[in-house]
Amino acid sequence: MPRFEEKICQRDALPARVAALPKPVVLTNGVFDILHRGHVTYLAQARELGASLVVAVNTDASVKRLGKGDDRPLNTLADRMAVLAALESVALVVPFDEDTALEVVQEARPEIYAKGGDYDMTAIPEGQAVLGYGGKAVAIDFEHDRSTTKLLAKVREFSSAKS
Ligand SMILES: Nc1ncnc2c1ncn2[C@@H]1O[C@H](COP(=O)(O)OP(=O)(O)OP(=O)(O)O)[C@@H](O)[C@H]1O
Ligand SMILES: O=P(O)(O)O[C@@H]1O[C@H]([C@H](O)CO)[C@@H](O)[C@H](O)[C@@H]1O
Repeated sequence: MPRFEEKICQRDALPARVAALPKPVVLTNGVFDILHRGHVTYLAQARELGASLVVAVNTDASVKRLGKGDDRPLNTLADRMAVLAALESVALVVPFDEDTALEVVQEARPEIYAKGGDYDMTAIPEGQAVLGYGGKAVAIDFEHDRSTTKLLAKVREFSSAKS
């Protein structure tokens, strides 16, 4: 197993693994299906808000419930977590099967919660929880107009033009 996979953490080990990280800890969550420049820029900026970045990743079943499409996720949870764990900006990766990352936030109690600028921090449960115990919730502006959905649309357009 490559060393970066040691950054992948079982859910029940999360509090202990977070306690061992340099502080302040930043936590974010998401699907991260096809990793793109928007994601890696956003993760690097999230890491810069503190000393360690924890990424909570939706399980395949919880992605299905988000309604992004019947064929999503394209990459399995194990693959999405391994790719994220290989990034320099990321200290720890943990899966979550709930509809939101609220419980992960409550278990990890990060000093900072970060999410892309497409979310209103005061409207989402994760942001509300961190603000509720005196932490910070930061929305990071989109720097690159990229998304997994747009990449997939391009691939589909290309393959239908070829057929
Ligand atoms: N271009 C981008 N710039 C900055 N942050 C982004 C960008 N795209 C996604 N993010 C952030 O990365 C996290 C994971 O995003 P997500 O997996 O939904 O990406 P996506 O590519 O937009 O996916 P999809 O097209 O499937 O919705 C979220 O917090 C989101 O706000
Ligand atoms: O990658 P996405 O679709 O941005 O990730 C979702 O974020 C939601 C957000 O935290 C608001 O609660 C979360 O609920 C959902 O499970 C995905 O992680």
